[in-house]
Amino acid sequence: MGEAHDFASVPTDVLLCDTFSQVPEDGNSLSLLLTRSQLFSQSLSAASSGSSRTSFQLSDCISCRAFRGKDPKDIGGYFKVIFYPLRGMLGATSYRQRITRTFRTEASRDREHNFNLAKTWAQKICQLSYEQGPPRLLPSPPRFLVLLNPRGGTGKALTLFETHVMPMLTEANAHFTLFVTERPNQAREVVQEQDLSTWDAIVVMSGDGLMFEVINGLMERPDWAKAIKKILSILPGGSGNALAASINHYSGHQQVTGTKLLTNCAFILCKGHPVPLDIVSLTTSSQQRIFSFLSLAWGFISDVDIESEKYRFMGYARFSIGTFVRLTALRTYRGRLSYLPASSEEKDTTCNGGSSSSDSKETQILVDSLLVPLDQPVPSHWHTVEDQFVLVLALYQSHLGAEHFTAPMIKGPGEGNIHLFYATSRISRKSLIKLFMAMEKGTHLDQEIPHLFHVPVQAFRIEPSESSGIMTVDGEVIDCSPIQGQIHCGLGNVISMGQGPHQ
Ligand SMILES: Nc1ncnc2c1ncn2[C@@H]1O[C@H](COP(=O)(O)OP(=O)(O)OP(=O)(O)O)[C@@H](O)[C@H]1O
Repeated sequence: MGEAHDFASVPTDVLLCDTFSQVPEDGNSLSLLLTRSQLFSQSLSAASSGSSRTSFQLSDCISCRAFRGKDPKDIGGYFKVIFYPLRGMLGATSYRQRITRTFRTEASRDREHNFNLAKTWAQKICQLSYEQGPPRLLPSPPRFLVLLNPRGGTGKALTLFETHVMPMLTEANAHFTLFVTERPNQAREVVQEQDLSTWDAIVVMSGDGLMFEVINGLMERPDWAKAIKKILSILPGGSGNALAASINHYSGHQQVTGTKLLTNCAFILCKGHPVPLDIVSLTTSSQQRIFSFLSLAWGFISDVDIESEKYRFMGYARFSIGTFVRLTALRTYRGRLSYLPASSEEKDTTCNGGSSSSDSKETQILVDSLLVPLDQPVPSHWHTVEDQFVLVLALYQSHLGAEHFTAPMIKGPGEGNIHLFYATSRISRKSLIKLFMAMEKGTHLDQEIPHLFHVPVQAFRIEPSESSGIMTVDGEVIDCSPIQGQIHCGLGNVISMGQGPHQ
């Protein structure tokens, strides 16, 4: 919580201390006290009890500015500070909520003196707020290109941007250009063609599909090795919102959905810093190269994702309906799954920004050092399972959707592992129900579900026996045919909180 600490805990590193009053309140005098990490206020009124003592964490502050009173006769100097502390009713889930405080000083009879005092406070609060946590590595003010899909989720992304995100970005003094997409693949073309140096970060307000376009657009550029380092950020405006839910989780927030998730993610955009993002490079039997930041699914999960499109108007509930429908008519898929375990000595040589092309020329492609061509057998030290599968899922972020905490072992977006989950046809419906119910809280792996397997891997290959099933990459449908992929640890950058910045 950002408020209501006891003054007994006031530290000794006081940087500023002055008398103000809070407006619009009763006008009683307050003692304001600023330390490196907190703003304290205490009423100076004799009648006040201990409960009037409050403190705010500067790590929760997104904006502070000084101003003069509107009335020229008003000699007061003012500053307004905006915080987004984590708040929640007793026992309820906490999430970021806006709190503003405006303070007035009349320390002198001179209007300019009072304004300058307020300005000193505002500047110091801004500076200290910026310095909280790891270095931001984004210039101040930052310049964002916001790509927004108005058709994502239930189609409210533009309204939500205007009501929930724009005010926060404006208050945080972030500069942004809003680009509303008009058709599929437009975001992909925009990031392929634009001079990326115009922006400090590309912000995607949509579901995972638009981020998929952006990452693939960046990788299709002749200068892909530099372009993929462009800082990315996600704001949930789709139905699944898996990356947004994962970033929310890595940033230390509780699992929330809807506008609560959006506010948390907008706060992360304002206050976070770039951290490494793993990218999985996939190659299909038709030699198509696909770049993925989230997942590859075959079987139950991709069936639910795509077949529930018709319930899109329901928002996230579409996945529960889709799961129920598919459970009643369970399908199985024959095929071969091969993988290189993460425990193997063999590692991706490109990890964390190492040389990723076959030579230093920009035109070279990203080399998948762990893979052999798809028409050749996998290396002998790989593991292979040939079976009838209900589901195969390769996941590299903690959440498969806003309420699907599928890989709780993942603590950050650039850990360098693919988490392979698969269930064979021997899994019962009861176990599948248990699996999907426990997944909401991420407790499914504690339950020893028979015929469900989890292996951390570096690379994998899936060879379906038939082409009739549905395969998805980051929620987007691809041909159901042999495919293989390997992780490129920390190839991209995404804004998050709670971890050290990308070196
Ligand atoms: N203006 C537009 N009209 C129609 N489709 C669009 C438009 N802009 C982008 N798209 C496409 O919409 C698809 C779905 O977008 P997105 O994945 O972002 O939302 P979603 O499917 O609701 O969310 P999630 O993937 O999280 O479930 C993407 O494949 C994208 O290419």
